[in-house]
Amino acid sequence: MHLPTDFRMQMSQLLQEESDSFFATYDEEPSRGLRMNALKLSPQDGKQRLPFALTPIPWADTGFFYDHHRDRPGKHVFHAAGLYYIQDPSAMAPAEALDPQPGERVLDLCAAPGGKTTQLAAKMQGDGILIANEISRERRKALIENLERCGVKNAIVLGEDPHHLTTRFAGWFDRILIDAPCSGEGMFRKDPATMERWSLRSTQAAAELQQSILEATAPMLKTGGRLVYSTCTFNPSENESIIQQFLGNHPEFQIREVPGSNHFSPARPDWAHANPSLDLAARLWPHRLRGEGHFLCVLEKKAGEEGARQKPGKLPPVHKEALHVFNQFVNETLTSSNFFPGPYTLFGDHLYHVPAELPSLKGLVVERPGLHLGQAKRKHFAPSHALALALQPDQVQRKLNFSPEDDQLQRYLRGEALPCQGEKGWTLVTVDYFPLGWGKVSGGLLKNHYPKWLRSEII
Ligand SMILES: C[S@@+](CC[C@H](N)C(=O)[O-])C[C@H]1O[C@@H](n2cnc3c(N)ncnc32)[C@H](O)[C@@H]1O
Repeated sequence: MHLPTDFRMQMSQLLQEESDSFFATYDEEPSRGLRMNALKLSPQDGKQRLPFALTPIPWADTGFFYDHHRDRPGKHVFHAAGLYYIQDPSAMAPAEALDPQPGERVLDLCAAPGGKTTQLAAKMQGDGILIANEISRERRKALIENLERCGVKNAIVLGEDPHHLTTRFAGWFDRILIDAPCSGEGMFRKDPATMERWSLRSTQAAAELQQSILEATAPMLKTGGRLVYSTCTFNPSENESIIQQFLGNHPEFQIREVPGSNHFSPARPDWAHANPSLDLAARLWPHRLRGEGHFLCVLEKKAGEEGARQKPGKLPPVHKEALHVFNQFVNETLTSSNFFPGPYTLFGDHLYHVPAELPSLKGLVVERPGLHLGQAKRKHFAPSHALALALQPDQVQRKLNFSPEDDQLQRYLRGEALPCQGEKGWTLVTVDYFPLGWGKVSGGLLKNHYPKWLRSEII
């Protein structure tokens, strides 16, 4: 692999005698990882069910290495059912270190395409509020698709500059992840396009942006809360220097040991003329573990301004007709009316289930105010794909189940209608009893409601 000359010089100077083994990794293939989605199944269950050769990733309790010469998990129907997320093994470390708990308020500030958001959501088990923010409109599409596929129910997707969130969410979050935009040096091997964009100037620009993002974020963490800062670059100016400068400006923050740090290498404060205690942060090196290059640092807020508590925001009222068609759908399709008790909100004619106690989102770019339930049309309700994937099979009155090898299933995934003698109405199509999408039975036929934009995904 032809590395940029300045990058090669920089890494040789930093790593010295270790640089040969570091550069040798560019002639090797990256390790591949997938993370079992604990919203759908346990790692043990997944290891038994998935037809792939899997070995555990030591630093991620739901992560596994797979052999991409043997298996193509991204093409399997279980991927479409959200049973796992394909993710670089090193990229699993920051969410492990943040370790959010059910019931907490969590912010993923730079979220797309959602690898870490879906990991945080799995740890929260659908309980609490997860705000996934992504400034790029284009990248938010992938984020939403991944949240839906993984069956995440408690996420709100915003599209804001972090500075617009600071006052609104002052002292509000228990945990915050800043997986910062960076020069991407740790990804050259896996994604050579990153290399084309790299220059010494791009690392400086990234460092300025990271500093400003971190400053905007600090007030949003509550006292006693945890913040994880991570990048996928080796450059000390985007890693140790950022933390050093931040801690200089914020004595209320303290650096903490990275949980599971025995799997990683200590950070290098000496490369940034920084306080030696910064070696509590961690570096993940491709020549020392099976994964790409990453940096992560755990910070805790000891004291400081709590910020004014925001009252739960008032949502625009949902008109009676919309609630009527939704309730009708619930009565006809689900096994209880208690699964989605509200509150609700409408965007146009799209109905969302919103986490209670959400501060007002007025004036913010809101891409998803909660779980998309579906479209409230004049006379009926059309359930969303997000709802199908967020349900458990025992929560619906009618389902049509297939084994992964069934030809009928391939036809469903291609968008074809299927013969079906089942009862009339909305029917959840499942693979091995994991939801895949909707169909609607009428006159001996299942009309296909698998989303058009997903139909080409599976061979
Ligand atoms: C490293 S990526 C995030 C990857 C993501 N956390 C994951 O695990 O899938 C960094 C993200 O920061 C976003 N970003 C770029 N500029 C930003 C800014 N000024 N403020 C916040 N985020 C920004 C990028 O669009 C990008 O999606």
